[in-house]
Amino acid sequence: MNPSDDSARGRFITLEGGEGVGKSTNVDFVVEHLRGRGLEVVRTREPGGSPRAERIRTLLLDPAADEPLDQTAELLLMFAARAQHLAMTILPALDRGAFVVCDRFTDATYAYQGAGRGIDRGAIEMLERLVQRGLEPDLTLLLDMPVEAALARMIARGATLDRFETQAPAFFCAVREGYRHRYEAAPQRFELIDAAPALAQVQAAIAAALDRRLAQWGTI
Ligand SMILES: Nc1ncnc2c1ncn2[C@@H]1O[C@H](COP(=O)(O)OP(=O)(O)O)[C@@H](O)[C@H]1O
Ligand SMILES: Cc1cn([C@H]2C[C@H](O)[C@@H](COP(=O)(O)OP(=O)(O)O)O2)c(=O)[nH]c1=O
Repeated sequence: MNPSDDSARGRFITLEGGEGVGKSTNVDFVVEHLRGRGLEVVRTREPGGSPRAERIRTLLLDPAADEPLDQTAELLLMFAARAQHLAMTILPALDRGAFVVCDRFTDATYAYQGAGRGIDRGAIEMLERLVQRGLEPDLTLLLDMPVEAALARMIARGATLDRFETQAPAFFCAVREGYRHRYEAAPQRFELIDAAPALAQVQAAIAAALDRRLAQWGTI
């Protein structure tokens, strides 16, 4: 959470990974773990996280067949939602010293719009600078596992599929690679979590990673 890092500000934690890796399940676990350490935690998600940003989410995920969504429009809507989310939810929470736990953030844009759709990284970097003005997560938990097993979990979950979830498996392989590149470019910001084992084992790894970071930050 730079550049105006100071000890009175909260910490910004994001969860990332492809479809079906267990993000939604584990966001709850992260929030409860931090609350158990006595911290004030705001749970949020992208795209979305404020009333107007949630309306942009609906536009983005709607699989309606009446008109395809242009991929540049998709990118700009992601960042429009993010600007609103930052202004209304994330920055006020960090300013009052709360922890923010967010289900997806800009790494998802590099993975889905960049690696998945093939949009030039420079365009994403430009929008990231404009919208975030130097702010980035203090910690990103990247849940990683083979695409086929993750998609099988997603299908077993049984909910109706949104506009992203109906992409071909090759798209999700590109997304996974995109995330791996993000990790390799800045490994110190990430905790890479093997999401394939049973949930209890994944959550033990997440708890250990969180406590390690809390100790580094002097929070516990
Ligand atoms: N480690 C795990 N082992 C087995 N099933 C899991 C595990 N983690 C999550 N699941 C199940 O897989 C499905 C997808 O998880 P979910 O949290 O919705 O993933 P995501 O939000 O990443 O798409 C859910 O039915 C969930 O209960
Ligand atoms: C934040 C973000 C999400 N997305 C996509 C990924 C997801 O398929 C979709 C909705 O996110 P999410 O609700 O996390 O999906 P799920 O819980 O099913 O994994 O939005 C992007 O393509 N770019 C982005 O920048």
